[in-house]
Order: sequence, then C-alpha cells, then structure tokens
Amino acid sequence: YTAGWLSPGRLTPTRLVAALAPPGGPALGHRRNHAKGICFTGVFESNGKGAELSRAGLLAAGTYPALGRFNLGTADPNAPDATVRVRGLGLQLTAPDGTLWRAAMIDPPFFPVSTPQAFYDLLTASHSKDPEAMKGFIAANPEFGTFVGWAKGAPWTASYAEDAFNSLNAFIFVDASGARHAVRWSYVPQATVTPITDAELTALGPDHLEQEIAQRVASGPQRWNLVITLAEAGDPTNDPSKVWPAGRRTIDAGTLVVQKIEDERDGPCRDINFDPTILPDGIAVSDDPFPAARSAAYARSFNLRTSEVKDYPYNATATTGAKP
Ligand code: HEM
Repeated sequence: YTAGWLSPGRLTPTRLVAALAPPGGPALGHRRNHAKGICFTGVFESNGKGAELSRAGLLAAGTYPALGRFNLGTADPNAPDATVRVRGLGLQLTAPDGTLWRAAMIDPPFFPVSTPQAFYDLLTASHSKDPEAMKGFIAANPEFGTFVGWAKGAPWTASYAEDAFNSLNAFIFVDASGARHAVRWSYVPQATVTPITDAELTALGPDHLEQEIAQRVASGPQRWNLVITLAEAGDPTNDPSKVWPAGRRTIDAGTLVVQKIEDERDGPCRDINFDPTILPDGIAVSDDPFPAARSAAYARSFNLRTSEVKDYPYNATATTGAKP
C-alpha cells in the first residue's frame, strides 16, 4: 500500500521534498514546488459526455464549483516569469454531495522523467556543484533529452489563459457498469494563443502573468475545455514521459470557467493541497507510480508550510496565522 516508501534506504517523501529546495534553502511558508502562483474561483460546466467513461458525479451534466491556482514550476515564490519554463494549474472541483476531484497539471506535453526516483535524481543533479552530475543524469535518463528539446523549442505565451494544462499521469475512469478505461486529460484554452519568445516575456516584467490574468478575468470569464484522451491497448499508463500516439479518441467533457481571481496570500488556495489522488468514486489511480509519490510529497510540503505560518502570515500584521 505504501509502495515501499516506508522501507529504509528507499526514496521517501522527506528526501524528495528536501531535494526540491534550492541550495540556499526553501522559501519558508511556501509550497516547496510551484511556489509562485495566483488563486482563482469559478465553475466547471460538465456537458455530461464524460459520463460514458466515468460514473463520477462531476462528469454528469451540471455546473459545479471550481477552485484553482495558476502557478510556475519553481521553488522560488519570487522567480521572474520568464525564468520558469513549466507552468501549472492546481484544480479542485466539488460535487453537490461534497465529493472532491483534485488535480495538479502542467503545460508541457510530457513529463521530463519516467519515474519518481528519476525526478529525485534530476533534482539532485541539477543542484549539484559537480559539473559531471547533469551529464551522468542525462546518460542514465535519455527521455530527459526530449524534454530539453521541448523546453528550448516550444513557444511561450504571455498569459495563463492561453496555456493548456495536462494531467500527464494516467488515471482510470470507471463507468456505471464497472468497466475501467485508462485516460489522460488536458484543460485546453478557448482563448486565442499568441506565441511569444522568452525575451518578449522578459520585457513584459517579472510578474506579468499574475497581473495579466487578473486583468483578463476582471474583463470577462476565461475558459478551458476538459479534453479526455482514451488509451488504446499497449499505450503506456505507467510513464508520463511517454506521449500516446496521435489519433486516440478524445471526449470534450465540459468547460472550466475561471470567474474571479482570489487573493493568493490570504485566499482560499493557501490551505489546499492539490493532491492528485483525491479522486471521486468513478476516477481511480492507475499503475502510474507518480500520483502516490506526489501525494506523499505534497502532504510533506503541506505540513511544512502550514507549520511555518509565522513566515507566511495571512496578512502583513498577523503573526500567529490566525485568519482575521
Ligand atoms: C515525484 C514527482 C513530483 C514531486 C516530488 C512533486 C512535488 C511537488 C510539491 C512538493 C508541490 C507543492 C505541494 C503543496 O505544498 O501544496 C507540488 C505542486 C505542484 N505540482 Fe508537483 N511534484 C511531482 C510531479 C508532478 C507532476 C507529474 C505534475 C503534473 C503533471 C506536477 C504538477 C504540480 C502542480 C501544478 C503543482 C502546484 C499545485 C498548487 O497550486 O498547489 N507535479 N509538486
């Protein structure tokens, strides 16, 4: 059940989260990864088409509350936007009976590495002073080269509203008859995508993405389609670094509508852990090893940051963390 995580010598959540910290140490009180972000509320408008694959109530037609957070894949809450290649979306959908579907997705079309151990090795190598460390890592994890190609070549955007956010990890949808379907999903923007370069993003300023999404949402709701992709026999479900072949059947299950930008520091995202294993009946984890490892690491990060409340008070004058 604990996937060996309690055995001595194995990769543990504590070691994994410690490895995320930059050489100067973690930013106390903040998420240990994806530390820079901005919170929002809205709704998920389910069109009911996902009910063919999953009996989850949130995939039956209806409108359900959504809480989420756009973020940058960095341990530094003050990182300039153009220095961070990976952007993320944490999302919680709530069914009328209170059942939750939490997810945390990113914009690359595949993950840089195949296993949680390789992610740990990447973090360790990238923070190492040994000039050979990254060379050794890349030799042992050739899939990372594909990610480097994406990171160097893929266009940037000037808005979170123009980014697609991908589950990358495979999950199992269970339908009303009990049949199981391996899927991945993406939230695909309805906004027109205008590619830019990293130099153009730099010129827009270090915190452009937060300022821009606040302005854009203030001028009108922003939308993403939930596109579910069905695996075919033989498609790898245990390795998020491997894309599935083109042409797989997809279902557009509904629309995420971002209606209001919320305060990041004092807002409703602060005390949420977007743990990707918090799933409603009708959605389950697959043989992908990441969600279990992520769940343990996110809990460790959550426990650390919520115990560091004096370093991240709810407002400028609070010293105890008590919400005013
Ligand atoms: C073993 C691999 C991974 C580790 C150790 C890891 C670690 C973490 C940690 C510690 C956090 C902060 C949690 C918190 O304090 O609430 C986080 C947040 C996040 N992670 Fe991961 N992660 C991993 C893989 C992934 C993958 C595969 C994805 C996407 C497909 C992803 C997307 C995100 C996103 C979007 C957030 C921000 C969620 C929020 O806004 O709270 N991570 N990650």
